Amino acid sequence: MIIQGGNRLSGEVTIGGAKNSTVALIPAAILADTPVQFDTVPDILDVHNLMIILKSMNVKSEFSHGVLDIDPTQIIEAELPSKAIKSLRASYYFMGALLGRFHRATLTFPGGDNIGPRPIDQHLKAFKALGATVSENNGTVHLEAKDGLHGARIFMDMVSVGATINAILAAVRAEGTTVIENAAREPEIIDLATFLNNMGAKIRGVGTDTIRITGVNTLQSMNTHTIIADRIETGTYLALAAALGDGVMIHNVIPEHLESFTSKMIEMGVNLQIDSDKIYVPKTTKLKAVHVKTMPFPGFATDLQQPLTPLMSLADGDSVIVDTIYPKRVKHVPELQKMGMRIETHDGTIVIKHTDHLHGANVTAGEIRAGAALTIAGLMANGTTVINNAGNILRGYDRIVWKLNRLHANVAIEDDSSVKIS
Ligand SMILES: CC(=O)N[C@H]1[C@@H](OP(=O)(O)OP(=O)(O)OC[C@H]2O[C@@H](n3ccc(=O)[nH]c3=O)[C@H](O)[C@@H]2O)O[C@H](CO)[C@@H](O)[C@@H]1O
Ligand SMILES: C=C(OP(=O)(O)O)C(=O)O
Repeated sequence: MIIQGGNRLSGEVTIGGAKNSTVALIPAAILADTPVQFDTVPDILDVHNLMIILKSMNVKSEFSHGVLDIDPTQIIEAELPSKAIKSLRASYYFMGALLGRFHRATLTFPGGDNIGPRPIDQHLKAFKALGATVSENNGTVHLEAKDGLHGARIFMDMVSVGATINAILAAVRAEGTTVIENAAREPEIIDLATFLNNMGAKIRGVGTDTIRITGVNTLQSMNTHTIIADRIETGTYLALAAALGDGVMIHNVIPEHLESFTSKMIEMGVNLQIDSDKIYVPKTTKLKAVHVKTMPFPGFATDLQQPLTPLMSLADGDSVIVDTIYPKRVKHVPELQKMGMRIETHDGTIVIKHTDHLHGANVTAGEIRAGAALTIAGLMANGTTVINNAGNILRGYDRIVWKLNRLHANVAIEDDSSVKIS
C-alpha cells in the first residue's frame, strides 16, 4: 500500500458487514439443508479464501455487489486446501460446522493474525464434551463423533469468541441440550445465532454468558441474512477521522457495539455526534491522553487498540495501552517508530507520547490491525509511506483503498499479485 500523506480528509464513508460475523456465517452455511444468502458481505480476502474452502467441498458460492449466495446441498467430504485454511484464523469454524454436518472433520491448524499465542484448547474441550474424539498429528486435527454428538454442559476456562462459536456450530444439530457457560458475548455471536435461529435452530441466551442450545434435525433458510456492521472497521474510521478529518460522517454504524470505544474518544476530547445509525466526527484540534485496557466485549476491543494509537500520538501527555487479551500484540510499535512516533513497550504496556510530526517510511503490516494503525499514521505523515504485506490489511478491511480515496486520501495498492488469492 502506497500512501502520500498530508491530505485532510472529509466526506462520508459507509461501513461494511462485520468480518468476524462473516467468517463464522460462511462455515455455518454448510449446516443448512437449503441454499443460503447473505447481504452486506464485506469484500475482504478472508471471504474469498473461505469461498475457496467451500469449493473444495463441492459447495457452490457466488459473491457479487455485497451479496453472497452459498449452496451447500451437494456438499461432499473432501480434503480441505491447507493454503486457504492457513490464510485465516476463522477456518477453524469448519471444525465445528463439519462435525455438526458429518460427525467428523480433518483440518490443518488455522492461520490468521500473528498476535502472540492463540491456542484452541477450549474449542477442542467443547468438541470432546459433545462426544467427539480429538487426535492431532503433524499440525492436522482429526475430530470424530462415532456415536453422534450429544448435548453437554461446557464451561469455558476463559472467554473465547472462537470457542463459543465453534461450540454453537457443533451443538446446533446435536441430540439434546447443550449449555455453554462463561460464553463470550460479542455481537458477532448474536449475529451468528440470529442466522441459525432464523433457519430453525434453538439457541437462547446469546449476548449473556450462558448460552442454551437444543439440537434440531434440520436447518432451512427462508430469507436473506443481513450481516451486522463491522464495529472494528467503524472504530478505525472514527479514529482516522478524529486524527486528520475536517468533518467525516460514518454511516451504517451500530453505536451500541462501540460504546467502550466512543466513550474513550469522547474522554480524549473528540466531540462525536452519535445518531441511531451514523456518527459524525468533527474536526478535532485538542486531545487529552487516555489509558486503555482491552477486555472481552463489552470492554474495549483488542482489535481497536492499534487503530487508536495514531490519534493518541496527537494528545497532550502520555497515553497507555494494556492489551489483556493479547499482551504480545505489539507488532506495530517498531514500525510506527520508523515513522517518527514516540511509542514504546515495557512489559506488556504500550506508552504513546505526544508526537509533533510523523514522516513517511517503508514499513510492514505484521497483522491486520497493525496495518490499520500504519495506514492512519501514513495518512497523517509528511511524504510517502510504503506498507509491505498489505494483504494483511485487505484480509479484513472492505474496499479500503476506494473508501479512503473517496475521503480525499491518496492511497494505492501496487503489485496486486502479492495479495491475489490462489
Ligand atoms: C475471527 C475472529 O472472530 N477473530 C477475533 C476473535 O479471535 P479468537 O476467537 O481467536 O479469540 P478468542 O476470543 O478465542 O481469544 C481470547 C483469549 O483466549 C485465549 N484462548 C482462546 C481459545 C482457546 O481455546 N484457548 C485460549 O487460551 C486466546 O489466546 C486469547 O488470549 O476474538 C479476538 C478477541 O476478541 C479478536 O481479536 C479476533 O479478531
Ligand atoms: C485478530 C483479528 O483477526 P483474526 O482472528 O481473523 O486473525 C482481527 O480481526 O483483528
